[in-house]
Amino acid sequence: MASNVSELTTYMAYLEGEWKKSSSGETIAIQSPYLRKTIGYVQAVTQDEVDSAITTAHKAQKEWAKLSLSERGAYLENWADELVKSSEDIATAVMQEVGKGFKDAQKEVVRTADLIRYTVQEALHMHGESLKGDGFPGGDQKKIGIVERAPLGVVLAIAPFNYPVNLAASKIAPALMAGNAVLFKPATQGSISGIKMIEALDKTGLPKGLLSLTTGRGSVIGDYLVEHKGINMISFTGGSATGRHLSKQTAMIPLVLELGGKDPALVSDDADMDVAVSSIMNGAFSYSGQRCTAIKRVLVNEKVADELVSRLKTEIEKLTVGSPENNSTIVPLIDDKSADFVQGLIDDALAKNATLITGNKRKENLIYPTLLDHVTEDMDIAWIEPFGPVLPVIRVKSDEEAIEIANKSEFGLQASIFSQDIDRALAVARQVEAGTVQINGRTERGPDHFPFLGVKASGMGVQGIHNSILSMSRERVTVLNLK
Ligand SMILES: NC(=O)C1=CN([C@@H]2O[C@H](COP(=O)(O)OP(=O)(O)OC[C@H]3O[C@@H](n4cnc5c(N)ncnc54)[C@H](OP(=O)(O)O)[C@@H]3O)[C@@H](O)[C@H]2O)C=CC1
Ligand SMILES: O=C(O)[C@H](O)COP(=O)(O)O
Repeated sequence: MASNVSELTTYMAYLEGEWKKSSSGETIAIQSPYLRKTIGYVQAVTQDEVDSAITTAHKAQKEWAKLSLSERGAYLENWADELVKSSEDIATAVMQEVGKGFKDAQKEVVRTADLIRYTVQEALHMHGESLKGDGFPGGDQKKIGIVERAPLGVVLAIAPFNYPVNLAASKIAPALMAGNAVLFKPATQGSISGIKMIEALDKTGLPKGLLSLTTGRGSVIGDYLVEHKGINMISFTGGSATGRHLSKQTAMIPLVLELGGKDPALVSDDADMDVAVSSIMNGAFSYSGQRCTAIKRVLVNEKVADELVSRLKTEIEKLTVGSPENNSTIVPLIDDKSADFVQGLIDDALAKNATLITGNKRKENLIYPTLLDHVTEDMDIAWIEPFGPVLPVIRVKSDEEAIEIANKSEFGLQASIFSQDIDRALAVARQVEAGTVQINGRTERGPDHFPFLGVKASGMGVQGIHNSILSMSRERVTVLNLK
């Protein structure tokens, strides 16, 4: 299989350990968001192919689970090495396919190799426990409970477009280390990157059939995958609407959902402005705001609002705008529909009298970084996740008001609090409804061994390396009843 996305390639699906054309005879054209042309084709896999991949995965899983942890780990260590060896090629695919700056795409690949290696080490060092029967009233010393972790079977890993390598591997690696087989459904826009990542895994000689990669539009094969009786656990990262849909489709299947966010930055009147400005800039605008953990609203105390807005304006106007090939911070959004959506939010805010500080300029799907001040609660941008480079500023009178508006959101992924008074910051942090609160730093998922979770519409269950291994395995309890 050719591996240079600059040649127009039809990529194969990875089914039961073989690179195959789908029997559907159909392919999906992948458009580059900034080259604005087709860069390759991927297979539209059929339901029969899904059935067959899942049947084979169950057989392969039984053998895989018999391997020792270090034997499983050796495959994954090799995978990490292969990813690093191919990092330039994979990063080029990520750049061309999802429009991420080349350097950031390379960082994503290297971060993924680190994540895989850490996952191996974590799995090697996770221990079960033994329980004494006489620890409970009336219990007997001769009863000993042994608690081990057992795999679940076949894990369905569904990834979004924005971190097509890292957010896929953060599901695949723990699933494999826990002794499971995997069915991997990449985001359609992200499939070429996903395929290249699996090419690297295939090079390790992974047992055939243990992992299959089923490309195809979520709207076409998504429900079939999710409702399949052969799937034993689903790990999904993507939008809240899709996640909500999935949670309705599944029943009695363990499900981890990492969904959208509307992460607020709460800037108090005693904030270190240098820290607040640099964290908000980086948090809100890197990769054009196409991060679930991007800062998506600022709730600033009115005493320092003028200074913050003026400093943000200065920094925004310095941002590089253009092509991911030049490592611009602001790059074209994933597609025209997304850019129309972001523009709609800007237009709505301006129609309702938000103050445009800078931005509101557009070339096709390239939206220039936009700062809106005096945003009020009747504006859609106050509540809706744009997934683009637009930052609304809401002025507040007190910490209490900031907390109240922060918590009115349906989302609860992360939040940032900026204050030089650690007692005050901690008091606010404990009242904000979010999976993680960052004090004096930007909202972000990494480092990848930290627990990562969203509350409310931002998710269900916990990721992060340790927690992903836990969610992809179950307790197996064996009780010894000695004579
Ligand atoms: N909390 C977190 O950890 C993260 C959350 N996100 C969120 O993801 C969103 C952006 O990613 P995006 O890719 O657009 O999200 P989507 O929800 O559109 O897609 C995510 C994945 O779900 C698939 N899918 C679509 N419909 C179905 C279905 N019915 N059944 C099963 N799978 C389906 C998609 O396939 P296809 O591409 O073929 O449609 C894709 O693989 C943002 O809201 C962002 O906040 C992103 C990263 C991290
Ligand atoms: O979309 C996402 O955004 C990622 O999970 C964010 O990862 P990061 O915060 O580490 O960039």
